[in-house]
Amino acid sequence: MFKRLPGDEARNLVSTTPDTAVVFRPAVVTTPAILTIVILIWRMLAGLVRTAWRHPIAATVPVIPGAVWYVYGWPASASLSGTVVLALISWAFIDRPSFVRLVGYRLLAWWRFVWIYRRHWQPVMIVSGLGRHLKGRDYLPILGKVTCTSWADLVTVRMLKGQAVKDWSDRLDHLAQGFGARSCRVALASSGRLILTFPRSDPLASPMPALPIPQEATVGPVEIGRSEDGQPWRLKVHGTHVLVAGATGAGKGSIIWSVIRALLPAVRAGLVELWALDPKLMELSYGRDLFGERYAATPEECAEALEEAVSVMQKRAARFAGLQRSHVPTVKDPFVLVVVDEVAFLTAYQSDRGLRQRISAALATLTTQGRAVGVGVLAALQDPRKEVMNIRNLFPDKIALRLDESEQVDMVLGDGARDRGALADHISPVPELGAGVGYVRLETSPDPIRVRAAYVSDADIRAMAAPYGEAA
Ligand SMILES: Nc1ncnc2c1ncn2[C@@H]1O[C@H](COP(=O)(O)OP(=O)(O)OP(=O)(O)O)[C@@H](O)[C@H]1O
Repeated sequence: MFKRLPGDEARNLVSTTPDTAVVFRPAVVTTPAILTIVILIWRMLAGLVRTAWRHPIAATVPVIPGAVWYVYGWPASASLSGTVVLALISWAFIDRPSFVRLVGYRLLAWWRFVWIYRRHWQPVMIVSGLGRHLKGRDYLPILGKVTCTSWADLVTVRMLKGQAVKDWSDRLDHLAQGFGARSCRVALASSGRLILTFPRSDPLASPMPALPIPQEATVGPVEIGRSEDGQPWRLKVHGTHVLVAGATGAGKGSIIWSVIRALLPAVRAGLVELWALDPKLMELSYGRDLFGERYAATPEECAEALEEAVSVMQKRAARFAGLQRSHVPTVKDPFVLVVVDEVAFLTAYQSDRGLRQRISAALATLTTQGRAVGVGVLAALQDPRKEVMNIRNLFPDKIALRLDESEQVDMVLGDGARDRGALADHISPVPELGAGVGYVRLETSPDPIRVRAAYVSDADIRAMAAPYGEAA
């Protein structure tokens, strides 16, 4: 590889290209030791200042006892440290939530910043391809603040110039594995800045029993389960349309029944009318008494019910024209929620072409014009392909429960949802672990939220419907 020159040692020569005639002798400049020491001291000082700036509280913790020791001696320093530790322990016992919020999560965030993220940052970035090692230098995205919440670490990152969010969303698995998390999600915080979410625990791991029926008559947003951050999951049903997609056994029924349960007081008060379309004759037939006359099962009945809903909608629109632009539920003009279980039975698997067209036209009319006049659609389906449900984009809010294929996630939640962490195809098919778990993408936010619906059992449904059966 090296050209041997007369009188020269080949090991001292460097050739840039094998077999080239161009060779050169590397110039070796010896750095004076003092310069190396000055650079090292400078880097250490800069590191200390940076740490003190980023973590002022953590930096004062060793400084204050050290200063007291220096001025008053070690007994004073030890008793000060002991008093502080005792005070913190008492605080943790007396008011745990405030201690955890103000001290616990901050300490945890600092620890995880140092031990997990900073320690592994360079190798994970280089191996995953998000950082570059060029000409002996590392070009790495900058690790920013780490914040701990009850269930996850939120890591702020400044991307390298020229990187895109897609570069990160393509490497979610690398990031999760690299930092020892179960999964990772990415969201754009501001230009060039990302927030990576690494869950530490899963508040949705165990099923939730049906929520208590609310005291107040309300049309929503109705509480139907829990979100990943442990907060109640409230779903807007009035003023929108909701599409729920999930494979068989994914728990679509738990969303439908949780919504109905939360609306019951408003139904009793006459502010909400529930219209049920149950072409599978399974899910909604359980609580049939709740719907009274507004229950349809055969395709003909379903087509008629939908056309009637369209007519209610059009009459209202004619009355409201020029007077009001949004609907306020009243006994005269209640919110009409058309609940359709397995909508594909009506739109795709229906052999009668005429009926299919009538149903599709009515559904499209309701979903395009209904929400302003208080007519909403809550539809569930198993197969989200366009051939099966060509009006899925007319539903502003969508929920993806467990799906069979990864491509189906974007079909339901819209482009890029899976890249942003909506791994609906990874939800467990074991009912205890995965039924009712899903991702929601609301009209107002591109970031999917992981949620779990409460499970409304058959006994709960019977108890909900019983008073209506007796009254009939
Ligand atoms: N939210 C939930 N939490 C825990 N388990 C649930 C939940 N929802 C449903 N399950 C369990 O999963 C099973 C299947 O649920 P469900 O019938 O609602 O699914 P589905 O999506 O409606 O299925 P299909 O499309 O076949 O009707 C239920 O029998 C129940 O045991």
